[in-house]
Amino acid sequence: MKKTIDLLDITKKHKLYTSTSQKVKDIFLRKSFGEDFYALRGVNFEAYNGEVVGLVGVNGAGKSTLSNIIAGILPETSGTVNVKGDVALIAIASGLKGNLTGRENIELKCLMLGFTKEEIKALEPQIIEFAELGKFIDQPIKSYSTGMRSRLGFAISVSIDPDIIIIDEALAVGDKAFNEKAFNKVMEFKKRGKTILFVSHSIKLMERFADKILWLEYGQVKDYGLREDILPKYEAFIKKYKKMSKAEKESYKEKSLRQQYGTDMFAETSK
Ligand SMILES: Nc1ncnc2c1ncn2[C@@H]1O[C@H](COP(=O)(O)OP(=O)(O)OP(=O)(O)O)[C@@H](O)[C@H]1O
Repeated sequence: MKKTIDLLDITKKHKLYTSTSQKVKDIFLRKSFGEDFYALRGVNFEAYNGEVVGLVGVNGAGKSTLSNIIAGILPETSGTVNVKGDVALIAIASGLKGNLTGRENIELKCLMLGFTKEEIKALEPQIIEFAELGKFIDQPIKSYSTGMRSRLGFAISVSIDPDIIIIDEALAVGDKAFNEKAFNKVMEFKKRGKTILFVSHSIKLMERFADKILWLEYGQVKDYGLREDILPKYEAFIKKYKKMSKAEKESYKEKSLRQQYGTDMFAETSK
């Protein structure tokens, strides 16, 4: 098996400001007035060709941040990203332009990916057919439903035949028939040795799709391994988590972050 994704000690840091003046001071005085927040901290992860890896974790765990870093859309703050091949990210808001028609969006996305006009013309019919948009293909996509946009984003991404494909919740909005077609396409990609990263809150989809599970918790890897080893543990956790009150969830988050940052960090920030 060939390693296609290799992430070493990835950190993504954001600055959190409590006021605009803090941000302005930060930019002009080149000193740090904002508070550091780690969307990812020390993440190590590797994936191989022919694998479907499910990315799970509660809201804010860092799933989209990690997906965007692998796709090259977001720069990491530190660490090493090694990705072999072209990556396509399919997300519900996957960079489609609302004022352009479906057809224009296909052309724009393919041009940005380096396809020639002739190659795009050859690809276009199969994208339109896969997306099942019919005459709507010449309408501005701001008139599309979320499901229609998701179908178009999915169709474009699979037609460009990437080596690594990341699906971020995009299958949660389509209709049943389309999701089945999308599932078959993902399985065909897997057979052809591509790596698929699949982000979802659905345990059912994870059971169906994933070979491995990467469980993130507030920016860190909680667990990574074979689906049959990790998913039951995650499912048991999520059942308990869903029953927690808002205050209990907050206190769970604080406890988890305290373990990561150490108690000193919290003493500093609460001053
Ligand atoms: N630009 C930003 N500035 C500050 N914080 C950010 C920024 N982008 C993301 N975050 C924070 O980073 C953390 C991880 O966010 P991310 O969207 O990656 O989580 P997620 O697991 O995909 O969540 P969800 O399941 O809700 O989509 C969150 O606490 C989020 O608020």
